[in-house]
Amino acid sequence: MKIFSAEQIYKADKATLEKQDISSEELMERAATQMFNWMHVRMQGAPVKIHLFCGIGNNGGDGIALARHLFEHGYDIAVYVVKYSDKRSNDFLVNLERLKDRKIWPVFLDDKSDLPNISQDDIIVDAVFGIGLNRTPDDWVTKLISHLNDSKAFILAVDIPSGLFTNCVPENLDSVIKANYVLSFQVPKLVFFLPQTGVFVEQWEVLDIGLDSEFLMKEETEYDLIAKSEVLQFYRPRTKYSHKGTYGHALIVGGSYGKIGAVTLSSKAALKSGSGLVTTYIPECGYQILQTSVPEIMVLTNGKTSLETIDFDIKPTVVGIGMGMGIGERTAKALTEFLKVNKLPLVLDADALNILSKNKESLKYLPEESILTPHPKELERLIGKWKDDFDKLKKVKAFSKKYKTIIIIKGAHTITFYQGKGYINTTGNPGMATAGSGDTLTGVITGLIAQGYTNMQAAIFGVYLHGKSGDLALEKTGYQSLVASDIINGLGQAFIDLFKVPEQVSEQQEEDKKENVK
Ligand SMILES: NC(=O)C1=CN([C@@H]2O[C@H](COP(=O)(O)OP(=O)(O)OC[C@H]3O[C@@H](n4cnc5c(N)ncnc54)[C@H](OP(=O)(O)O)[C@@H]3O)[C@@H](O)[C@H]2O)[C@@H](O)CC1
Ligand SMILES: Nc1ncnc2c1ncn2[C@@H]1O[C@H](COP(=O)(O)OP(=O)(O)O)[C@@H](O)[C@H]1O
Ligand SMILES: [K+]
Repeated sequence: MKIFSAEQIYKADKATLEKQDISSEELMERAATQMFNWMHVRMQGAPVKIHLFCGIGNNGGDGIALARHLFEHGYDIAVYVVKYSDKRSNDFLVNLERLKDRKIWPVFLDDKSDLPNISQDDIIVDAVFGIGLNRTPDDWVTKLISHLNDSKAFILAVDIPSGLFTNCVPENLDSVIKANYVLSFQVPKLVFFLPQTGVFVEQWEVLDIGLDSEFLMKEETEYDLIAKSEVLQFYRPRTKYSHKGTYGHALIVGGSYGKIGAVTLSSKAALKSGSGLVTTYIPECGYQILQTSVPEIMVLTNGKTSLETIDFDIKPTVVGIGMGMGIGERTAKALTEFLKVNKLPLVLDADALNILSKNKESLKYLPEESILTPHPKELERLIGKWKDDFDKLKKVKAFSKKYKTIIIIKGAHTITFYQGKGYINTTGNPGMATAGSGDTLTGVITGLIAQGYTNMQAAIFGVYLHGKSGDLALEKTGYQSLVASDIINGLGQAFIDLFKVPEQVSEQQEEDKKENVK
């Protein structure tokens, strides 16, 4: 699914009005009707007080139109107009008149008004600001927003939580609505998926308001959201007369005394994601551990307790390198010397990244489309400190362009970056914030490249599968007991799940499942 910028959404809006020959007020009515249906199906006329806080732009107009539908179906509503500006959008005014025609008189709030009473059992509809927010709200609006957040009432945000910008992180986080649920028109917004702003969106769902499909299809976006339908197209079926040689040979390099587990996890993950053969290149101290714990894997050794050189006679398809490797002088030198001569596709993780961060000149030896999989701290070592999430994305984009690498920014909603475009993952859960889960990801991606997936496909698909496997494992383990080995063991189910009944876009169901686990 594409993630459009605010400018693109306004363009889509315009294209829709022209192509479908409808007025903007009709489009607003579609949006309001969709929201009403969404609420009505769930509330079934329940006598809960619904407070609708509406701005004076089109987001406010959506809220006012929704209020009319709720009133007509007998809901107990209170409507407030938040007068943060003297301007009024036309469609807001049209809908305000319609509301007044029905003898509903909103409470007009300004900097002198008292804060309204809200009980924690009420529902708040947040239609104060939408994607048109372009400056920090006034102090009194911030106070109102904090008051709504403090009320503990369920907050349903229209399009985007008020106070969130679409292209930067707000300076004052008190000015942002903490939405329990966001009904986002047609497309999700990038800020739903970034750590600093995503926390304001507990759950979200897209409402189809019939924006021009041709425009949506043709328009290129800087970010895509990756779910099952996006990765299914990459899937490479196995053929009847294939043999293990058909599925490549993954070489996993790393490990040091006390950190043989890291390479063990990566190697096993490479195997379990379908690599025909897997060899692990480790110091001698890991030999028995590897051979005993994963008999399917071949082992090469070098150095006693850490790697001293990296050279081998075998001809692997791809190399995954760095897990538990250490950053000792000899090992660092071994990595640099290896990079100078290496021509194989690379997946670099952990200490390989830490060594490169200290020897940035060695980055030039990376083959094009090498995959780097840093966690936040490793990323900071590579690209330097960032001011906020948007600054981070800018820096990653520049880095990935400069070195022609694929960078996977790991975390909740892992983002894979290449050639200026970001692919945002939708699978995974906080249970995966556990030792070794990153090592597992490196193994999965390396295993996919071994089988013939392109580096980009392997990165995007690998991140998806890894997260999906974590989600499936979660159902049996709960958050706290999920460990990296559970992710490896769940990989089979993650592949099988690809061909289960199509996802009925179930962010909601997925969230419910995770809720049940809590
Ligand atoms: N295609 C779609 O998806 C559809 C979208 N629709 C809806 O439209 C919404 C966008 O509406 P919108 O453009 O009118 O902007 P909105 O967010 O209501 O802000 C209003 C104005 O406030 C101003 N302003 C900004 N910041 C401010 C501040 N801090 N303090 C004070 N004032 C401030 C600024 O005006 P300015 O003063 O800068 O001229 C701004 O224009 C969208 O989120 C969705 O709900 C649907 O109706 C149907 C189809
Ligand atoms: N809150 C979270 N939600 C989803 N995925 C997560 C979350 N926290 C961590 N992960 C995933 O777990 C992995 C952690 O990687 P990393 O920190 O490198 O672990 P390690 O170094 O222990 O192997 C990444 O793939 C990351 O995306
Ligand atoms: K809003």
